[in-house]
Amino acid sequence: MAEESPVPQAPPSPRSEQSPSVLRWSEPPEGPVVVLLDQRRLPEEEAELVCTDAPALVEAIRSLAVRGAPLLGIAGAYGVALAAARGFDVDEAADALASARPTAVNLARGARRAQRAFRAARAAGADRAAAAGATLAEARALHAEDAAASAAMAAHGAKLLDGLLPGGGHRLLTHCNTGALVSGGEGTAFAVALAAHRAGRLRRLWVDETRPLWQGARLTAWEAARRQMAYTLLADNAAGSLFAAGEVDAVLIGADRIAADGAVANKVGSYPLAVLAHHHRVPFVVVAPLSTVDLATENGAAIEVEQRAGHEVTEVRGRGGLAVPLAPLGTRAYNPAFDVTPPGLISAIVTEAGVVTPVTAEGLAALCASSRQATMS
Ligand SMILES: CSC[C@H]1O[C@H](OP(=O)(O)O)[C@H](O)[C@@H]1O
Repeated sequence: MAEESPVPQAPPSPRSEQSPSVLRWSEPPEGPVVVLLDQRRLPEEEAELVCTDAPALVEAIRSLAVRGAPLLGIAGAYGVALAAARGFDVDEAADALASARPTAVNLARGARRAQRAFRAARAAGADRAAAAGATLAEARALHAEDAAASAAMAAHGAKLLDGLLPGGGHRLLTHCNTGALVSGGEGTAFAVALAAHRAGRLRRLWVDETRPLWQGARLTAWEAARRQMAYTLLADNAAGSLFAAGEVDAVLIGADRIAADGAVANKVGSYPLAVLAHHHRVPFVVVAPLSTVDLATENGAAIEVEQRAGHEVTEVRGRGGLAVPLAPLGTRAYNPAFDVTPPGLISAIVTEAGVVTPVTAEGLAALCASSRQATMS
């Protein structure tokens, strides 16, 4: 393949580079709400989804109107704050939000953190309104922490790539969507590619379409176009030929849960990319905040992988959400939302606290410990 083959490049998005708000708290006269950018409607529509209670937010999480590990943690926390502010049962809301999707550890962490804030305030004698205020403050703190983590990961990741790939521009392949749509900031893996772009070091961003829900084709392409990045979309099963043609300098992916041994659960299709990268001696880099590291889960086998409905594979949802059958009626489908990549296939894990490479249980534990010390000092 010619190095600069005339791959079709979408015209820069006419919209400003600034992404619309992905998730925000609002207090209209009729009462507090959580307002989401409905990711099911992108890229054709930037539609908002207004959630007035935790069950509405649970449904938004389950249907991927809001998605992506770090943002799920933020949504979980605001969902508990919403229950507290509207006088609903906070424990019930926290339980429902924490279990809305099983794999991304951030979701339960965010919901429980807000629940603890509410309980602590009440235990300290705060009335319901004050406790609700403390819960909202905790959700906002988590939101801000994730934005800061995103910026730090972008810096650490860009520096790592410059060290791994001296000279010339980077040709980076990414899977699923890991930009501002999954984050309080500019994302995880995508934020590293964006940093390379801003530094004039991004030659090509190869974007896996990411079947069956097309997070790459619908969301990463939308984000890359807004940022006027040099990106090219590909079918998931075309990635192998890119590696074979020597067109990939590094793979960048996010994570939904990182086990204590460094195994990474991420969007299904990540593991085959790791095997391809290993075979072709291409760096395979995971970018995730420490809020995604779960030292209580020993290894990849212990991570619960969400199994989603078969219709997501057997049909395609067109514009307006119309379902168009692909497979014969009654076809059964295997639809794991994630897969697990063992640490031996991962070149580095980039977090806001620094980079773990090689990926070992000891290295991961040491980084988490040093980060805890830093935050306590
Ligand atoms: C860095 S979080 C983004 C992460 O979340 C995606 O899963 P989903 O779209 O099902 O929420 C995917 O695993 C991404 O890597």
